[in-house]
Amino acid sequence: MKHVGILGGTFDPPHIGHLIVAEEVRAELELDEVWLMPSQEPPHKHTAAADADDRVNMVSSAINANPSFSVETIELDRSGKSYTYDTIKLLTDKHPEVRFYFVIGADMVEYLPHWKHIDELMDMVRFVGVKRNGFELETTYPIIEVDIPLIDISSTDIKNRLASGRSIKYLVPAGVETYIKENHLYEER
Ligand SMILES: Nc1ncnc2c1ncn2[C@@H]1O[C@H](COP(=O)(O)OP(=O)(O)OP(=O)(O)O)[C@@H](O)[C@H]1O
Ligand SMILES: O=C(O)c1ccc[n+]([C@@H]2O[C@H](COP(=O)([O-])O)[C@@H](O)[C@H]2O)c1
Repeated sequence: MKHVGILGGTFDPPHIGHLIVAEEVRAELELDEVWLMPSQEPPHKHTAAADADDRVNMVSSAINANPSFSVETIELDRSGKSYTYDTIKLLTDKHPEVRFYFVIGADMVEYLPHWKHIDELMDMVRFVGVKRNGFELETTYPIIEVDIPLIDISSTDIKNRLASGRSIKYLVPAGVETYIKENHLYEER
């Protein structure tokens, strides 16, 4: 059986926090692969500023040096909010040989009680939680906790920096920074 982590997200834009989370979980749980999975529409927050193609291109650029990482675009095949319950059903049907681990930051751990069909989803996939500044990792749900360095970086912060002309160097991979500049993304807030 193959063990695969999924880091679902808006990736608007991807940043080094995403990469460190993915790599720490891969190493700690000895996963074969981690798939970064951009959502069509995030279930609980406003629509992404960048369109799906740009977010996929940025994620592809961010992971290009890591053979254990890939981009999973299954959520872009359907419109509307990207509920994880619907996605995991599709992925487990498509890949019966894979055991999936759904990786989330502590902000999403706090939000777990509001996820669609969360009790059924808990039986379908193992959840892995990592700490995040300002949020509690504590939950009554049976998640696997992986200890990572606290990384105080968010896509919101990156967008705020860009809109006010501040540097994002080293907060995102160099290729993502170049992509954002060349495509004039996030110039207004
Ligand atoms: N710095 C971080 N530390 C831990 N987890 C993170 C970090 N950044 C993102 N994540 C987790 O990665 C997943 C995808 O995050 P997402 O693409 O929405 O980026 P974000 O930085 O959380 O965006 P936003 O600023 O809109 O909250 C979520 O589960 C989130 O909790
Ligand atoms: O299915 C849900 O109800 C649900 C609610 C909140 C978040 N999620 C998923 O959690 C992942 C991280 O969400 P976000 O908003 O931080 O990008 C992403 O894959 C979302 O689809 C899923």
